[in-house]
Amino acid sequence: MTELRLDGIRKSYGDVEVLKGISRQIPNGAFFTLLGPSGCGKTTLLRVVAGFVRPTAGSVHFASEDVTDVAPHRREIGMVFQDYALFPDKTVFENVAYGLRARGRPREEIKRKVGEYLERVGLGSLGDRSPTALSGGQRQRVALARALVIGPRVLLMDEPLSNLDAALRVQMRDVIRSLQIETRTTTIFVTHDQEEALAMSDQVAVMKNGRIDQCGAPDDVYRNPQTAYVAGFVGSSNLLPARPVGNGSGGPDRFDVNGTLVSGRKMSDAEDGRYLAVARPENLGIRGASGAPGEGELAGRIKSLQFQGYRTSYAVTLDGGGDVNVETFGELAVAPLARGDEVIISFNGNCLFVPEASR
Ligand SMILES: Nc1ncnc2c1ncn2[C@@H]1O[C@H](COP(=O)(O)OP(=O)(O)OP(=O)(O)O)[C@@H](O)[C@H]1O
Repeated sequence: MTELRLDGIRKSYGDVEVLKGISRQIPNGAFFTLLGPSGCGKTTLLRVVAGFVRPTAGSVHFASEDVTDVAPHRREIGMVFQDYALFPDKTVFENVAYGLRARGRPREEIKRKVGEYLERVGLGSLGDRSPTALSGGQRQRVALARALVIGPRVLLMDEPLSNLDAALRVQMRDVIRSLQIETRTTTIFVTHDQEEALAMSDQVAVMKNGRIDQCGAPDDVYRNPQTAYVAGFVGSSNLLPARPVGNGSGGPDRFDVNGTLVSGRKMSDAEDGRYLAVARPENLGIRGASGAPGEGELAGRIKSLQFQGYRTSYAVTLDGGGDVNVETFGELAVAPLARGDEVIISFNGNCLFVPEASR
């Protein structure tokens, strides 16, 4: 359990700067996720924390210790990789025992701890197996036990679920998170999967081109995206051009969206006056068209729909141009709407407005 501090981390390869000044404090025991598309610098930042990459500038602290110049094997970290990185010629038991043996721990302690951690990851009876005789999910459990058994100061995980099939990925989220909470290990988790990030983390840092664009608790990042980039990357969003029309007398911010007046919250000021309205599919209303659309409403036609029991997803082409996605749930999901129907979309007053340039 260690607080982790990154101060002004920069990394360049030749004249390409891939980390552009990252500062962040990660509290003791937190599950901190680096989320972003391929190439934004997540793995590089993780490798800086591990000590495999030396930053061009900045420092890394584990608690009060500056570890920037400390070799990886002296940082007391546990690592889990996408490809498991197990020793194929050692048994499951010996894989997990590796770090304890390297530290010269007594035989009895090794036996007890390895047994305990194999139980914790649900592999109590498989100690004698070869990792080559395990499924992907089981291998990743071994890797997790191996990383945690040494009681690392920090656990670093680089896309650990990417090689698993969809159902197993969801199941392994729980295995990892439960164990992380039990052991209260400060963790940095790298993923490009926003669902995974939202489901597992205490804090999510959304990265863009070597910078953290926004960082916060999952529900905060989801509900209050500060930029169009975050709104588009975390969850799905409809992004529509919006023109500010003032906020009356201190009421909600109001914007013109496709010719209708939509109220909501402006997240930050656009220097060039250009904005995008951000509307989550579940925040839009949809009903069969009867009469002209009123304030905060737009007319359109259902281009396609997918009924999924508890939820129905609609793609609607707006009369004024552009498509929006709308989702309805529960009883509403069974609304009698069909492909080709004319509909009215309503913004329900909970739109966000972000600068267009923050895409
Ligand atoms: N050793 C290296 N030499 C030169 N460029 C590198 C090196 N390592 C990484 N890069 C570059 O740095 C950028 C960030 O890479 P990084 O692997 O950190 O991204 P990422 O967000 O983890 O992406 P992915 O999800 O694809 O792994 C990329 O443009 C990559 O090509």
